[in-house]
Amino acid sequence: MSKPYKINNIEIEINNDDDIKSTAAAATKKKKNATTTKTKVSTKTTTPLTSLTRLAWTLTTAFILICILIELSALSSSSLHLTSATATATNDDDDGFDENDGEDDKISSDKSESNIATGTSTAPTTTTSNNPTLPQQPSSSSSASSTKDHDATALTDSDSYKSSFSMNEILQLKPSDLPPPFLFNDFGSPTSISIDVENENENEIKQSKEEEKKEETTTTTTTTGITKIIKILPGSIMQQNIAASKELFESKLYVLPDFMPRDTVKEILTLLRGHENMTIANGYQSIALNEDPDPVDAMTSQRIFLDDDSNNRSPKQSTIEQIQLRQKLKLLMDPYKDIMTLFLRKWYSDKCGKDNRKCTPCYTFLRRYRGGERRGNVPHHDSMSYISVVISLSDYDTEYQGGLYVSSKNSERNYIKLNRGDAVVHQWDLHHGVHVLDENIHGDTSERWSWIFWTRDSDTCDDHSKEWYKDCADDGNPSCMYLRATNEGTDEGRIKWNEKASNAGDALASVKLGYAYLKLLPSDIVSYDVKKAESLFLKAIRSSNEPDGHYALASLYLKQVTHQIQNSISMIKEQNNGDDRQIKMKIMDVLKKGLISPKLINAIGHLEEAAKCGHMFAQFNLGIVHLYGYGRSYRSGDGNGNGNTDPNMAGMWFEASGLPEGYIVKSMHSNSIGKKEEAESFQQKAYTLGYGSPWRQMARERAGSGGSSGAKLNLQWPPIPSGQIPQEF
Ligand SMILES: O=C(O)CCC(=O)C(=O)O
Ligand SMILES: [Fe+2]
Repeated sequence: MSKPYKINNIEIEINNDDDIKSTAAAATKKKKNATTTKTKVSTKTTTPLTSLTRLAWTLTTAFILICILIELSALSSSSLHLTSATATATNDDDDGFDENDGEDDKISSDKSESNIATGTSTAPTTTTSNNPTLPQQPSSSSSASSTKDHDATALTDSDSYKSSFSMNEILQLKPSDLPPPFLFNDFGSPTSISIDVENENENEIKQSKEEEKKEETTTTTTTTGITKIIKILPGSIMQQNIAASKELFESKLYVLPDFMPRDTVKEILTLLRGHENMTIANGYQSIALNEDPDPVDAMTSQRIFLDDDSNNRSPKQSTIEQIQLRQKLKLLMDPYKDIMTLFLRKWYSDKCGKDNRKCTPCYTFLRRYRGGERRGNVPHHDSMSYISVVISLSDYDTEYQGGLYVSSKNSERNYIKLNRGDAVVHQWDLHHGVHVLDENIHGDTSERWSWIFWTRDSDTCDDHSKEWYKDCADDGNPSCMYLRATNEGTDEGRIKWNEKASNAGDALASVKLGYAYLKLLPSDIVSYDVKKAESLFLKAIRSSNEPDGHYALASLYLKQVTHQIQNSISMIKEQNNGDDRQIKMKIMDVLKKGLISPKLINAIGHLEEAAKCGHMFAQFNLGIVHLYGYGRSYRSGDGNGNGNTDPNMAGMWFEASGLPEGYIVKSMHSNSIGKKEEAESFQQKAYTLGYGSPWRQMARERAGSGGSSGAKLNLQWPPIPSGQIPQEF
């Protein structure tokens, strides 16, 4: 229920009791600080009627009332270092089966590796925007040759990989400007292989054979058993590299069209959501998905493991109904898991077809993506899965748009058009991620289900991953070097391999090293060095337009602007000894200039570049930019600084971020403009994704932006002329 709430004489409306508590706590804390203040610059708290809506929105979201510039000298440079040190201490990723996935403590138990190594291993960039690809997407992305060309051109094209910005270049970008998904279409000639299905599977396969006959016969019976013909569309994509590199590495992927019959998919979907038809199911799901935080992005994981109960971390999973439901699913799905296993062992026979090192699915699970809820999976390597399989249970266009993409680097995405029953098979070296657009082609909420296998090159699921990256790292493959760093047991080893990867052109390795130099990732062997960090972030941008590089640079510049402002204020106070009026005027002047200082403008430019690539933290912070008026010349307007903000644009970016924090602020916006129903819906989305849960904030600190675990959502924005600073989430 909506309740009015008063903080520091400002009445705001908040929908949720928890919010009230946390807001009140924040206000009390800030108030405490304020009482110790010697010099105060008062903030207007009166509300001119003409801009009531805007102010309500601003205040509801900006309710941090550092209305008063407090004891600014206390916020000295040492506090900046302290922040870094604290961040370092909390940056403690899990390491897991997936490079970006830390749920499996059994598999990788060494949490002490969670510094620069696991930070690195935790996977490149973040997903999520309405339309996430870059404007400069290559025209024919994914073939080895076309991507090669693209890289070479882009590296010499300073306009497309920008590293500095002027005032007239920023603030125009809207989520709707981001281009639609670019489809991967560079497949080689189709081929097929036949699989002799073992007798033990015969009955189940026979059953599926009957279903397939209705569509297209891909199964034939022989005297010895059943032969299944598997159609294969081979594809490949360049790996991240430096243009100057002599040797170029590529990753392969194979699409198996119609691997699973549509009728079987229908039955599975009916079990999963009550009806195979998405519109009729209307978002309902009959299976309880895991509600634990996904270690990659610290949002509710929304998946369900089919094989091993210990991986299902939602208490609801233990109900009899849920267990029975999973058994029914397994009955339908296991035959296809078996066929896939036979296929993998034959197709990759040279790699994992022999002895006790046969390809074995060790984890299989379902993921659900839905517009307005979990929409994706940040770009990553499945660094702990020798071969991965994704089987789509949803149709492209009619049920979802976007979905699984492959990429050479985090700033580009090539989506694979997958329909119900289509499978994709790839090895750990393929860089990929998922982003489902909010709407399908009919303009309804998108929904995509996928069935994923993570396999190992071991009959008994032993972890041999250390072997996978070793030789190719020695051979100079940047992705292998980057992944190898995650397997190193010492700080020296991790730094060494990240440095090698960075030098060989792996942009994320550069960003990780940059964070290490800022002491935002723990490392004993690199010392605090801002210049070095900045040059590493720039290197990542120049080589790959790395979104996490842009974000890291924005974050560094904002810290520097804030620090500069704090220093100026300290000086003003010293030089105007006790003359409150003078002090107030001069401080106001400093804050106005701060809004448009070149570094701040640059920071916004970098946030926009990162946002174009789907960087969720950057998109959220663009919401902050438009809500508080950063990057715009201060116009006194109604006396409150209103008039140089754009709350609607802010709302769009908060929503586009797809973050629970973005949804909660969007909900406040909707509330403030009287759209109660919309407000409730966004609030619900925020909670579904983990907002207000006991784990979200801490898990987010560990996960960072997904791409980089040194990244923080709360950037150090300087105070605006009214004295406010954005609320921290
Ligand atoms: O859902 C998908 O299509 C892929 C998910 C994925 O990449 C993963 O879970 O590692
Ligand atoms: Fe993956």
